[in-house]
Amino acid sequence: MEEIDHLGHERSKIEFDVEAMKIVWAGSQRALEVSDRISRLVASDPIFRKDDRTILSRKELFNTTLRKSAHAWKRIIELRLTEEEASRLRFYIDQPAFMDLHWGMFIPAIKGQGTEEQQKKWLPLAYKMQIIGCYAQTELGHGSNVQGLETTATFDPKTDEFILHSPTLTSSKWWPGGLGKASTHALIYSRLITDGQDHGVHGFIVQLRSLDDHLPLPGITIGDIGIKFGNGAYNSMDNGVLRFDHVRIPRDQMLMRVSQVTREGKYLQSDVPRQLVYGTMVYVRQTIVSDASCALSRAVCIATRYSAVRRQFGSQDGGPETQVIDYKTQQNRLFPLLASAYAYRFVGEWLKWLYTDVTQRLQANDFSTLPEAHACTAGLKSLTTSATADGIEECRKLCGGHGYLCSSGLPELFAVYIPACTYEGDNIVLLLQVSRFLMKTVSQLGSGIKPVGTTAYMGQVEHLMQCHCDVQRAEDWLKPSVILAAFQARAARMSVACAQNLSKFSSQEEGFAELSADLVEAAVAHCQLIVVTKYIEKLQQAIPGKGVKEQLAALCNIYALSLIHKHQGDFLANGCITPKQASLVNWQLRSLYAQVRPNVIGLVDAFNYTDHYLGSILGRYDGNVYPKLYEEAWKDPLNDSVVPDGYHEFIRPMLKQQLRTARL
Ligand SMILES: CCCCCCCC/C=C\CCCCCCCCCCCCCCCC(=O)SCCNC(=O)CCNC(=O)[C@H](O)C(C)(C)COP(=O)(O)OP(=O)(O)OC[C@H]1O[C@@H](n2cnc3c(N)ncnc32)[C@H](O)[C@@H]1OP(=O)(O)O
Ligand SMILES: Cc1cc2nc3c(=O)[nH]c(=O)nc-3n(C[C@H](O)[C@H](O)[C@H](O)COP(=O)(O)OP(=O)(O)OC[C@H]3O[C@@H](n4cnc5c(N)ncnc54)[C@H](O)[C@@H]3O)c2cc1C
Repeated sequence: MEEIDHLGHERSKIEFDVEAMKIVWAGSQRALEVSDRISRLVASDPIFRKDDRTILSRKELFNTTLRKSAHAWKRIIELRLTEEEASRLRFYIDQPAFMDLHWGMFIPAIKGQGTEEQQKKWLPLAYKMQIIGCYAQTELGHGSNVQGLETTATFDPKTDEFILHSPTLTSSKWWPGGLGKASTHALIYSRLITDGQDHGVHGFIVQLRSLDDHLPLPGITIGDIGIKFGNGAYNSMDNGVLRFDHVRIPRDQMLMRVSQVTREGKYLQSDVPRQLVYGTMVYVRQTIVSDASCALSRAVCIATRYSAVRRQFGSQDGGPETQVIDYKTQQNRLFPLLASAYAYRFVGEWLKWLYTDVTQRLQANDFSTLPEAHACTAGLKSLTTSATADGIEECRKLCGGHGYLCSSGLPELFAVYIPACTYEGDNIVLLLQVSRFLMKTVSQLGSGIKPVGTTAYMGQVEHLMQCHCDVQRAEDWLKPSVILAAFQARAARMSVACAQNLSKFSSQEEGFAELSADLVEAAVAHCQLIVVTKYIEKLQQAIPGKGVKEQLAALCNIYALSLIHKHQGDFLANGCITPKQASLVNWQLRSLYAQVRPNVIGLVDAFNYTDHYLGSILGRYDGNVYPKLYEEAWKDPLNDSVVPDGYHEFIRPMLKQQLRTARL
């Protein structure tokens, strides 16, 4: 049967080169080719099916994780996939698994914090998956406050070993992914004690389970922490609990790049800053920013395609009703999310570059850019994950009632995504780290230390404190220099106001505690400025393809102007813009929405997502929504029988009883 493209009419209106935009989204022609090939490979392999995930029991679901992981690993070896291809494979399989923590945290932690000798010993085993590792930092009683961890690693000079112990219930490791059932090893973050002295938190490689029969080793109590939010979603992951009862490990299993314990039990600190113990978190936070663009773009793709298919009201003379995407309210909710997906893509690319740069510097013992890398990764992780979590929920609402069906793909996407606001650092706790960095920067102004990198704009603080926006007509808001000046002035004024208010307190700590809500807002303003700046810088590069740059520029303006509109209180209160200029933002936004409207299907097609990856009837490429929704309903296990299983036990007696009562 011929397949009908229900979105064909939309696609015929597109004014730019979608294939060229696919390359921009993927990052390069080669990246697009790899993504395309691997996504099709996954979609065509029945082991990677995921349409039944929300109706599987927890055990069945976890079993699919094991099966998919083993199959993925087999394919990686058979096809000799490169690291990039394997990582795309993981992405398109789209199921949280212990492998994520093994490759995403265990291995990077050994690379970042292990000595050369330790890397030589452990990395080959990990690369060949002869051991499975996880990252066990968080405890029942402490997650955000890493310095508050209670697990101890006490050096015993008699045997040249550390004794790992969980002294209290609250010291039980709690949450680590992969710990519950799959991992054989873990990176345990625990307090190092030598000769009765506590040296704070350090990382240790600890074997948890036998490599022969997978049973826990003596002194180790271990299990899964239980079912989590939503059907399917993150329940494919075995987040675990772990307790140690005086478990001994050799001394050389403490990661010793940052500090060492000698055979005699002497604690030595190297020149490397102690914050490097937190290095794996910086790495993962950076990857989470790119992941945010993927999750948001996926939700936006579903909501955009469905909004073009769905019609409500407005029929003239019996003609078709209005496509809901043509309602200005729908555009006002949806298009800024589309713009954000692109914005996070580009800031994610930049952050990857920043991370690579800081890593190269660290290898050469240059630690100068570490504070900025920490502030950027922490702040952008927080900004993008919060906006993405909210954005996915908005996309569900944009799809009306059908968005609430699991077959829309949105409930599971929301459930699997939202912990990103918490893991790898609670978003508020991370923004407070950014504000500390900003307050330090402000306090150093005038001391001769020139702010650099993402805080370079603070170097013109005197100008930024008093400059006035010169927008007179709505089109003036399209000038990148005008947008940047407004965002810089807002960020600088908010930070300086916080710094001035902090100085009124007798201690910095007291001021920080009291003003933390304002400090968080200043951090958000700074992070939004980074995203806007990096998007504008992206547009300064050569971008080939008919109309591609124009569409990206329109989205950049939508991203920036919708933020000015949303946070106009900040911009107005600080005098960065006038009420008249704020209203011109709205005029310009409406005109930008009209400009991108014919192109939105092309802009989401450019993500190049397969229907398998999207996992959504509402977001199908062909827009054939209604017949497929109807078909899908009959697949529900409740529809296996016409009369439900409990009929004779519960419904029939009730009905009969009512009959008897009626007769009485
Ligand atoms: C089924 C399919 C399978 C398919 C398989 C296919 C095969 C696979 C092949 C390939 C696949 C590849 C897959 C890869 C996938 C990767 C995905 C990864 C997914 C990960 C999922 C995430 C899981 C979540 C994991 C976690 O959550 S781990 C735990 C995280 N915990 C936290 O984040 C805790 C947050 N708290 C903190 O970080 C700190 O406590 C604090 C808040 C920063 C405070 O710390 P502290 O008290 O010590 O500091 P302060 O006193 O505030 O500051 C002291 C100074 O230190 C500076 N500082 C702080 N932190 C840092 C840092 N990180 N770096 C640098 N500097 C830092 C701070 O600024 C202060 O500086 P100063 O100058 O002011 O002194
Ligand atoms: C799905 C998932 C997977 C995870 N995987 C891992 C893993 O693999 N390995 C691992 O080690 N951990 C893992 N974690 C744990 C995760 O890193 C922690 O949950 C996270 O760091 C937050 O810490 P918390 O739970 O202690 O939150 P809390 O710190 O208890 O936060 C509770 C509330 O207090 C607020 N709060 C806390 N401190 C402050 C402050 N100073 N100022 C203002 N407000 C504050 C927070 O904003 C939040 O609203 C995972 C968690 C989840 C949900």
